[in-house]
Amino acid sequence: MATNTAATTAGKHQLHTQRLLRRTYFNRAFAVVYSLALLALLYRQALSLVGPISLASISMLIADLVLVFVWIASQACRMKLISREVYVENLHKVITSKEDFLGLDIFICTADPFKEPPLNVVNTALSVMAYDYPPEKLSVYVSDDGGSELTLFAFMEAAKFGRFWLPFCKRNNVMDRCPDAYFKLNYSPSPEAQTIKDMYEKMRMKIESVMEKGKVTDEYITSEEELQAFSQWKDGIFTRQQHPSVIQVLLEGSKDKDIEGNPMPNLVYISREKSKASPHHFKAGALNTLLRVSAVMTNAPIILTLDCDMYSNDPKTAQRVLCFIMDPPYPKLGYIQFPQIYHGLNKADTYAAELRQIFQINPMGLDGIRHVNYVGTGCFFNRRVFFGGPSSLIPLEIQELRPDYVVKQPIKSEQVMNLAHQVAGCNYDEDHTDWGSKIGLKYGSVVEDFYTGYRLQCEGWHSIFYHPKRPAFLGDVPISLHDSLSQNKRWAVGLLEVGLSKYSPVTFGVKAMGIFAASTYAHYALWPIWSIPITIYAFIPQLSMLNNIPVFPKVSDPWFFLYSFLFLGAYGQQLLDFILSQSTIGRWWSDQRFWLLRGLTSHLFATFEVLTKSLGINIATQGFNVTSKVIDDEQGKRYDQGIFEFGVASPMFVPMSMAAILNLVASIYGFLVINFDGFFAQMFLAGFGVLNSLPILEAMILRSDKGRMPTKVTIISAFLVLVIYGASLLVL
Ligand SMILES: O=c1ccn([C@@H]2O[C@H](COP(=O)(O)OP(=O)(O)O[C@H]3O[C@H](CO)[C@@H](O)[C@H](O)[C@H]3O)[C@@H](O)[C@H]2O)c(=O)[nH]1
Ligand SMILES: [Mn+2]
Repeated sequence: MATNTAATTAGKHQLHTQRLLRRTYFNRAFAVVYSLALLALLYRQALSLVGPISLASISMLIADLVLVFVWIASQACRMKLISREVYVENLHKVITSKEDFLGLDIFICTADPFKEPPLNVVNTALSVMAYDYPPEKLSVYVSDDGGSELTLFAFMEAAKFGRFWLPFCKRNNVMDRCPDAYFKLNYSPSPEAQTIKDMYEKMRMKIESVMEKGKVTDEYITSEEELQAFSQWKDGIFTRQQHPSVIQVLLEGSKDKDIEGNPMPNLVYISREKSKASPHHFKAGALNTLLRVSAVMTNAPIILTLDCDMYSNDPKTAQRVLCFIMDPPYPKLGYIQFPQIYHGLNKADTYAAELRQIFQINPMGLDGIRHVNYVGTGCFFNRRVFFGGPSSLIPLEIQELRPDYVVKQPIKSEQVMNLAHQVAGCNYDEDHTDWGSKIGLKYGSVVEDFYTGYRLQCEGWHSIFYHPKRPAFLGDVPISLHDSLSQNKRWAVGLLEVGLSKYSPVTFGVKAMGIFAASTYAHYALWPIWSIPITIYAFIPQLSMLNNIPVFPKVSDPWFFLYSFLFLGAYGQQLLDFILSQSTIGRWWSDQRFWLLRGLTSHLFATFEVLTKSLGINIATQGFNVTSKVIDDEQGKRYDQGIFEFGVASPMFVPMSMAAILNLVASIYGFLVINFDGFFAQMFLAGFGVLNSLPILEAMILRSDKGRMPTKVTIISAFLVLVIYGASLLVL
């Protein structure tokens, strides 16, 4: 990725360092002790197979086997945690002139103007257009899968505002270069800042009023070029699912200047061609279109992929990335992943949306083994990775798409524009079948990020994780339970699609990347199978207790100690991870609660959906349903107070509510009737279940606001609890 000379110069000036975290040693020692305990558990379970077998004991055995499997598979993430630092102040010693900066193409995806307000999308774009990076080397490509003139309008306005915003940020060394974040958080009202703010407000009002009208009316169109652009949205012909490709170059670096006369970065709006007859492969398809269009226009060697809801929070990020690229720690460095970090989380992170373990803690361990997974946004790629393994460049029919092709024509030239339209066509992928399989982002899973990263690693590319102190990017999270669970379900379906495909990490992955690295990918791809032990643990011990059947050792039995250790050990290690990564006990508690809730909702439904599909039964699947980023005021208020938002009568709420009711009944029964010695573990489990279910019980019984549990769900759940209790009398 780096030129040879630059790499040698970099040798003299340290650009980055890495350090092994001390907790690695603790993790290793703990893994040894915990494995021994798991062996003991398996031994005890084997012994129990000799005696009489019941449905309860078989279920508990299955639950424990799954838990043992996921525990083993997750260990590779914990064995070598590293953290990295960069010395961006040394970069100028290696890159001495503007020309030496590598080109950077930034891809931003948006898919629906009503779920992803265009004002937010342009904020994201402005935040990266204003990077401290030579604008001549910077291009921003926006993919609009919503095919919306509203989004294009917002970008036209942003291009105009950007001419003021970029020099303002650079001259005043503003840190928050996302205008919305700047004016909300940080803004020191100098007269200059006030003028810029007024301009921003004007732009906001224009964009919002166009949004309200639902179309761009003549009064907003100021030039012939704009008129021509919007004329592409002809009534009736142009729909979201069926339309020709639209490519608008809104800023052309070599011609357009900011108000101080400096060049602007390129800004290109693209809505790829859509047809109901050809699959569009969701975000992976969008990114592949951007890969091709950008190749034709600028073909920068570095690519940053960003979701429209994730803005830049640090103007030096691209330079920090260069520190790695100019002096790569490994020769086959394919990408540099930044963590997904969110703004607007409430204090306890009610829906555990932060996913600290997955986005911040595990990646340090994956970095230790060079196999960080790609999480869809905040990731800088070497363009070359999309065209085959490190030593096998896949031939392309169109020379202009090759990663080493040097663009000679200006962006707006007829030749470039024609080719750009051609490669943004909806049949392009199908006619050139390597796209999505060997070239570009991979098709076949709705978690195109996880799948693509995994396949790149199988091809031999390595990756690193970089978590700077000031977050490089900040994103949005869903703030209602249903949105959060739907998002989780989509991920779970996508992960299982990978886990059960012919490229499964369990089979293909082990061969391609070795068992150690493959186990981490298997652990993620099979993440939803957590629903099996969680569902069993939420129902079977409780139903057994109601039938006076013990399923765990007595308190006086030495095996009891083993169960306590396994439970406390796993929980304790998780808590320690949270504390050591500067989180809070409140967030840890939410995280463990949500872990359980996912098992009873999104993961359970996803497992069911994927399994029935693989058996050939096709129930309606949703594909990639985009998460809504629009916040309803009342909902927002409840979220800030940490109150769960149910509201809609989702089928996913049923198993969760059933577990809440059953655990409550079992706790009361246990408390009143049962002998302590024999049933302590079951009583404890039911009590723990109730503690975790408090927000659900409260929403069913005490609340009257709009976010309460719909009565229908409560009634169905209570009825089903009666049914399974009745069944338990017969089968347990
Ligand atoms: O057909 C589609 C669907 C989605 N998107 C874009 O994909 C991004 C992510 O969508 P979002 O609804 O925000 O999903 P999340 O679940 O928040 O996204 C996470 O999970 C996705 C995989 O499911 C990854 O692609 C994302 O990078 C990752 O942040 C957004 O910018 C969308 O505009 C498209 O461009 N085309
Ligand atoms: Mn998102």
